[in-house]
Amino acid sequence: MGVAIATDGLRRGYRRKRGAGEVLALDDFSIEIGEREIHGLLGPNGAGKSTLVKILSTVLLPTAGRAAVLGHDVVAETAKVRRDIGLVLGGDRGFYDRISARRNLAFWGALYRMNGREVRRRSADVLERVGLAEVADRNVESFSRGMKQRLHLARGLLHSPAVLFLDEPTAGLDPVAASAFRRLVLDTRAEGRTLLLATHDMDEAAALCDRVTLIDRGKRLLTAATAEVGDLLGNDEYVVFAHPDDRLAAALAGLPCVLAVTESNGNRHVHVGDSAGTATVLRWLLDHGVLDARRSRPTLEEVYMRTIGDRGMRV
Ligand SMILES: Nc1ncnc2c1ncn2[C@@H]1O[C@H](COP(=O)(O)OP(=O)(O)OP(=O)(O)O)[C@@H](O)[C@H]1O
Repeated sequence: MGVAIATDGLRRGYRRKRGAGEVLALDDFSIEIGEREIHGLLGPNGAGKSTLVKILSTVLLPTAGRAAVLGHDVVAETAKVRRDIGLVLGGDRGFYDRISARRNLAFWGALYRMNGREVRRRSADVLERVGLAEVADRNVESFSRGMKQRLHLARGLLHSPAVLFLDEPTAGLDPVAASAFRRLVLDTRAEGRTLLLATHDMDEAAALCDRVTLIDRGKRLLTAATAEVGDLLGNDEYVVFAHPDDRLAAALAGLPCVLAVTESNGNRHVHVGDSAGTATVLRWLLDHGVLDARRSRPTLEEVYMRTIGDRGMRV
């Protein structure tokens, strides 16, 4: 598998107002992302995710270092990079509300220098793919958030780019719309594209990404296969069970082998240091009538919380 995206020592500073120094949004950031990979970029607010996506999509210049997409330098070969990439942003940005979805795409097609016939053919194709064919002639202002997000994806795919950047694509979507959107994202990978997905949503990253990178204060903290990310926490194990009783969780937290008890999505996660601790906790839970407890490796969210810490709570 070839390399689709490569950065080497990438650095980007922003000058603060009134001569108060510089913010380093990216600091010696190096990474390689393979062709056909879905790569997740995770980090708290201000970590540098959007800055990286902007540099890779030729919207912003780096202060130092190099970045290339499909072997083309993002500074020296902007036109070639733009031909190969699509950008999918989240939120309401980026469309003319008072014209139809189809006319919005025609506008973008002209920016990509596609000819009229090609734009009509590709627009019909991508609108169909994202499930908007029947509403293609309605003004975008009448679209729900989920429909607008699918239109963002249609726009990103219009010129059939090999590499797609998605920046918070499901922010603000309800769970059904987000899940429909994720299925579309997986379809685009099945067509052979490479995807870089900046997100705050751990479940989304775990469900979609082959590998993930954690970034904080402009630095790359780790890159790992999503399925193996739990191994980064060494021998740590978790016992997971669903039980509403806070007193039971508090009693459990008092056991010497238990490091912490947290709650997520209605489940209790008991953090233990090793497999002996896991056995003790499973026995204790059985004795207290909890039958659904199971052993688990640290999840992506737990690795994120342990690596980035409390600041990650503010995402
Ligand atoms: N135009 C700008 N001028 C000055 N500082 C900026 C500018 N854009 C970004 N920054 C700063 O650079 C750092 C990285 O910002 P960036 O938007 O890349 O982070 P992010 O990880 O995308 O955050 P979020 O999750 O909130 O979108 C932050 O400290 C931010 O305040």
